[in-house]
Amino acid sequence: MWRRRLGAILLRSPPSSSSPAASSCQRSRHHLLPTEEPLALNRLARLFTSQAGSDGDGGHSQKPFIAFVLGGPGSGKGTQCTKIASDFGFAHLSAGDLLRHEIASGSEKGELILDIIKQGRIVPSEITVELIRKAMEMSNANKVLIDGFPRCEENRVAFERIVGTEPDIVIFFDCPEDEMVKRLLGRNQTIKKRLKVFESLNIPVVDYYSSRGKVHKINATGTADEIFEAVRRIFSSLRF
Ligand SMILES: Nc1ncnc2c1ncn2[C@@H]1O[C@H](COP(=O)(O)OP(=O)(O)O)[C@@H](O)[C@H]1O
Ligand SMILES: O=c1ccn([C@@H]2O[C@H](COP(=O)(O)OP(=O)(O)O)[C@@H](O)[C@H]2O)c(=O)[nH]1
Ligand SMILES: [Mg+2]
Repeated sequence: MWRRRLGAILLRSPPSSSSPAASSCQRSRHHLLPTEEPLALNRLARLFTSQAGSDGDGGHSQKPFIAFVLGGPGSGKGTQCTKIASDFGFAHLSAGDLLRHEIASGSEKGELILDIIKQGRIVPSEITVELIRKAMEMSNANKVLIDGFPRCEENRVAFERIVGTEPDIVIFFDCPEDEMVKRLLGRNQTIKKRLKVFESLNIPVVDYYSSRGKVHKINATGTADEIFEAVRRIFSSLRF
């Protein structure tokens, strides 16, 4: 099913530069060359072709169970994902960590990412989706938490188009702004800008998945252990 669905997507003609995912969330002028997109699709095709024969040798030819974990900066996504990963056996892929890893690699792409993160803005989808896709490939996990992504509607559309699937569930940590500010105070100079970006660009993603019945909204105030009790109830009721 996973492979068949992906095959259908790969057979589609390459997207034109006017497709929604080719424009950035904030209409940034930073883009990859249009040729990067078909290259990414080719790599994806190779990944799933190579997995086609892996049913008997430990690889996952099945679509993994995917949980997007959303919430504002400081809402506790990373803290709760660590607990979910350890208690429920999920691979934890943090979009922010993947981007910081790319910065640390010293690549040219890393310089662009650093510049955008310093401004509290959103990195172009082509970059982030490719990092997530590669990390999913490398983890070969059948249950994946994607922490802090998608940040905007354009991220969401790019993921669904390039990876070829929707998340199974979306966890949304609902945290009052003053609590998020308190948690991040002194640590993050871009907090105000990041909160604005969250409200204007990330909340529409939560609304979209709410309309599809996929969102589990969790009150993200209280201690990390109290919040995890609510998280645990959700994950315990899931059939992976
Ligand atoms: N329930 C909580 N109460 C108080 N502080 C918290 C709570 N959860 C996380 N924190 C702290 O808040 C900061 C941000 O948490 P983090 O998990 O990194 O959030 P996010 O990934 O959403 O930005 C960290 O310093 C973390 O230790
Ligand atoms: O999919 C993503 C995830 C993160 N970021 C950038 O990376 C920063 C830090 O993200 P992270 O998820 O680490 O922050 P958190 O929300 O956990 O505080 C964000 O402000 C964005 O600038 C991004 O552009 N796209
Ligand atoms: Mg985080």
